[in-house]
Amino acid sequence: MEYLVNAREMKNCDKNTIEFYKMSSDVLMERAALAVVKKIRQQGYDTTQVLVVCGTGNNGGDGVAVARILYEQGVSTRILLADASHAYSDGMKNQLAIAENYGVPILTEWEEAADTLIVDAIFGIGLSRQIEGKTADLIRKINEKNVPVVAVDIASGISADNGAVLGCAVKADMTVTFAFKKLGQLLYPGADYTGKLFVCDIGITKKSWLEKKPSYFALEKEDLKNLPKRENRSNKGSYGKVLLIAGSSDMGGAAVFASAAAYASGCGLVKVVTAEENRTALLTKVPEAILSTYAGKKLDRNELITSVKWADVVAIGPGIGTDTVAREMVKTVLEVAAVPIVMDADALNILSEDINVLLRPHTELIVTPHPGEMARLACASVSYVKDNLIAQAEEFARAYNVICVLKDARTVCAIPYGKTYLNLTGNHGMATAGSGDVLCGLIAGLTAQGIQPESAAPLGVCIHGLAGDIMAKKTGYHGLMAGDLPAGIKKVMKKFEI
Ligand SMILES: NC(=O)C1=CN([C@@H]2O[C@H](COP(=O)(O)OP(=O)(O)OC[C@H]3O[C@@H](n4cnc5c(N)ncnc54)[C@H](O)[C@@H]3O)[C@@H](O)[C@H]2O)[C@H](O)CC1
Ligand SMILES: [K+]
Repeated sequence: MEYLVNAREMKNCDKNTIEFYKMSSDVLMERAALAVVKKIRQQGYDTTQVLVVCGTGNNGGDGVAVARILYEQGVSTRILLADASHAYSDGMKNQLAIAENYGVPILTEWEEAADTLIVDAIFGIGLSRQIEGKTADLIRKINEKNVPVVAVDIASGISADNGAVLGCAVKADMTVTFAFKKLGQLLYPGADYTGKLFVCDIGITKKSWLEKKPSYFALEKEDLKNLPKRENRSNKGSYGKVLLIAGSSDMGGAAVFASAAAYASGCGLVKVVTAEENRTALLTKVPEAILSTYAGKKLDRNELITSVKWADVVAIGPGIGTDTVAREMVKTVLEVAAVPIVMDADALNILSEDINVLLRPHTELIVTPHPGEMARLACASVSYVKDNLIAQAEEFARAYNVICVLKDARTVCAIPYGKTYLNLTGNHGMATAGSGDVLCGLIAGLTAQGIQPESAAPLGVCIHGLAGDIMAKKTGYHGLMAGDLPAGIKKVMKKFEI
């Protein structure tokens, strides 16, 4: 698993590396600068004439070192001091003295010139407030020049914690960050200012955490090797039983997408409770689905309870609507289920009308809201939720002891008082009707096969995104539809199964 950090955690790792391991800050700075220069060369940027714009702190110090290294390699390089009035950090002072000794040209005012590359070393993880005045003007000038920009550590103006733009921000073509990806480079809008993101080892390693533990993670390819194992001597019952309550008279596709996804994940049996009209659609598209008594106008409560007790996991919500039958089903499942529940879509809208039901003891629950559903569940505004995905997911997870999968361009998966995952797979082509139904069925299918809910949720989100990435290569982003995703899931499972 890849560690992701906020500014405070990164500063702590910096500090431990310097104070505990006695690695000098100047060495780290030199290695950071060498890493930036190496990546500039590797990526083939035109270094005919380079302008390095430096702030007053150690990010600026990195930049001055980059300029001096390029200058000594024979590159026409100039340093522009973004704000010559402030006191410089020690690292910046040391690098400036070295650069002056080598004769690197240093400017204090912007000048129009035929630069072919700009290096942004104005602010790093030390950015702490809105950018205003001269520095804001300078950032606007950088963005207005039609010249590639390489950001040192993080695009200046982006909050490392949540990707917010603090007044204004440099639009980077590439970011060379050190040690660990910053949350703000992955969340939006920060991700839009980051460009191609490369993580470079400059000597700040996982050991720099000392006794502290990371809070934020992204799954990597080796984490996908933890797929459910399959034995020769097995039968369909060995791979889990999903009870899927989905689909109503006017939302038929949900049951098809969710059950197809559950089967594609490798689970053994999917019993579907759905509205009468969907039977034909479902049986043609997913003939393997077992159709239980449909929850039409009359709810056969005993039949539903029997099915809940049959299941290894219950998935409820996609397309069930919010009529009295749907409410009855949500209430019954929450009362009766002793197995994990995956709750999505309309089930969440029903839940939001009496959220306190989750304050009573309940079985393991994975909720998979999009920002609108999260806003209703948390009585917050959608814009607040979208701007605070991590905080909101963690807060809800802890308040109600649920695993919260908050779906957005960057899906966050918060385990109550445990890890928080940011998903780095998927694409905007997946922003299409039914994509959430597929995720619900996929997570249920993985859980039914014995993967613990707190692992099945982030794993399902990761596989869902990979499936979308694989299928978008065939269909294009515009053409990608939810119905394409189960085939993508099969390809992902095939690729990583042992
Ligand atoms: N610590 C190390 O050994 C290493 C650090 N690396 C690089 O250092 C930066 C972090 O440097 P820091 O000095 O903490 O802060 P910044 O350079 O990011 O910020 C400069 C300075 O700016 C002031 N400031 C904050 N917000 C504003 C604002 N809106 N307007 C004006 N001024 C502002 C604040 O006082 C800051 O101190 C890190 O990103 C790395 O690039 C090395 O790479 C590794 C070793
Ligand atoms: K920067």
